[in-house]
Amino acid sequence: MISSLPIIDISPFLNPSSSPEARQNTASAINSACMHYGFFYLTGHGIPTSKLDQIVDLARQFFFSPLEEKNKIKRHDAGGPEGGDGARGYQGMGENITLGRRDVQEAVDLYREWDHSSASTSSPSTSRTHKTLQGPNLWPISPPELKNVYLEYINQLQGVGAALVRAMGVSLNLDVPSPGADANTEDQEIFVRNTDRSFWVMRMIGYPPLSTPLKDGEDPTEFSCGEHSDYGCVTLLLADPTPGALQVLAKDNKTWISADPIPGAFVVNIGDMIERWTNGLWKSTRHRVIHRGNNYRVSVPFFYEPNFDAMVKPLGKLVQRTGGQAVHEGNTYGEHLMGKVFNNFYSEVLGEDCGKLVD
Ligand SMILES: O=C(O)CCC(=O)C(=O)O
Ligand SMILES: [Fe+2]
Repeated sequence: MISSLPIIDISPFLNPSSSPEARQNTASAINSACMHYGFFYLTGHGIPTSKLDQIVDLARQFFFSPLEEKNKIKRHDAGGPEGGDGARGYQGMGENITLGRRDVQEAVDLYREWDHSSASTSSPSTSRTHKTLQGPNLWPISPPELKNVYLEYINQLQGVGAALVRAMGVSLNLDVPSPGADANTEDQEIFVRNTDRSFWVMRMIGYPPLSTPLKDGEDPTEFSCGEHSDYGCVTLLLADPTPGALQVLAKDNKTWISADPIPGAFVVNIGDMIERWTNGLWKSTRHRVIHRGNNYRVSVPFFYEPNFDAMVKPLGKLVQRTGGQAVHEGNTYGEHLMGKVFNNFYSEVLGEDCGKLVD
């Protein structure tokens, strides 16, 4: 199936000598994609395809290593003697739950390292127990080059994320920035300032093919990743070439569009924080993964998120533009994220949806 998602070239927002027209074209394309799909392909990001292939390859090598090796970096509950923080590390096959069902996937989650210098939230770095999200990243030991290659990639992605949210500010027709603006100033740079210490998440996911046969005309009952929207700002998804796996819900709320990979391009989608900032003008689109091929699929989404302490509330201009009623009173991204983490802990008990800390 040919995907109908738009393709957007972000290079005018990465190249300082680009023309205002080129920037405006990109900004308009983003507005249209976010209004109609909430998803698009991103090109012109400057990260070589060979690097992208290497990222997927290294993740695959990790997932193909013995379980004993993978369990060396197993995610453990926060506050426990194993030294886990409830969020970072390896999540075994079937441990991730979305909409009360076990997803057929295994994964590794890496987050921005916790800033222990801030007095209110510090936990001594020498301590063996950690509060939620405050432990160190648990990096795969093998393949040995994975960590450094990923660290460089994460750096590059933060630049792409910043360019993308800058383009979004322009695309929403916010005010031109003026000197003296701060984190709460609602101008074109508001998303840039509130992601300049992005509490990003890098997730490597491995999907064996689903085994239950799909009956004609019936809804699927087994998922590689159940239906959800992403809870943060923008997601830059890199995936191996497997077709038909990632499906995006169209605005009619019933048609599923295949978001098949295009070599060298990211599949980008907006998350719940952008939906809130725009007061629902741009919706975070629901999506799911159903992988029925014969191969082991690998994807590596990078979630470019707001700063942990960023206040995320509907922008005044957008409230006006969408009928005058704010959809949310606002809270910090950290509060929102912690809600997701705790939801994940208790999801099996409560039977609630949660995903990988997704809703
Ligand atoms: O693997 C994919 O294609 C998408 C995964 C996803 O949607 C997620 O982890 O939030
Ligand atoms: Fe997602």
